[in-house]
Amino acid sequence: MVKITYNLSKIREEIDKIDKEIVNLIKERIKLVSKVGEIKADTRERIYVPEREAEIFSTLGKNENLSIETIKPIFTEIISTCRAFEDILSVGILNSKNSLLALKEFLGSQVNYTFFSNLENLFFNWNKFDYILTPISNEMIDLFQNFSLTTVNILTIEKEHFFLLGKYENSNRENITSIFALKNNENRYYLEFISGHYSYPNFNISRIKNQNYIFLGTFPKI
Ligand SMILES: O=C(O)C(=O)C[C@]1(C(=O)O)C=C[C@@H](O)C=C1
Repeated sequence: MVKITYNLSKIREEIDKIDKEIVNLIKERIKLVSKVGEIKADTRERIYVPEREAEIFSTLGKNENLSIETIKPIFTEIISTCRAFEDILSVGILNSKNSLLALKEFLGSQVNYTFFSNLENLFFNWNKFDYILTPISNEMIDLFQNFSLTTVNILTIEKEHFFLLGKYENSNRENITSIFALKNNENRYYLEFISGHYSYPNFNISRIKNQNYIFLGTFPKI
């Protein structure tokens, strides 16, 4: 019988070497992102650019062996770490497990958050934060219409849509999708996603089945 002996400590040495290289590359990345931060401080541009992050995930996700589902959480954290050298973003969120999960999925771990126990308080305090994060509901859309906020990103956890709302519009790029809320017969809102460019308020609303619609903003499509 052939006995396969493989040297565990040898492999671990190789792993240590690779980890060191990864850390050195992250340090290099941090230096570059810090420079971006300096430029943005001069031009007063927004720190969080979700459409740029979506572009990064999508480019890296085209890799042959690692899917976007594998790449995205790793790079969400790498970008979060780098972004913190520009500024740590502050977000108001509802006190719920899925809101916290959504926050980490949007922005990674390097973020300051404050819990609110109800939607109304969250919205009334929006200007204390860079962003607020809220699940969709009739109440949320009613509140949304009373504040000059826009949807900067959206994601779905266990069939629930979560919105990251802020004062910035995402820039009008190819991979941007517009979101509208429409009321159905039971008076509940549902969402319409329209890919490509948008030109609100000149958007051709007859395309949306002649119903009352509420423009919620745009979000980047990966
Ligand atoms: O490209 C930028 O605008 C950056 O600030 C850099 C960077 C990144 O780490 O790649 C960080 C934050 C932004 O949300 C997008 C990308």
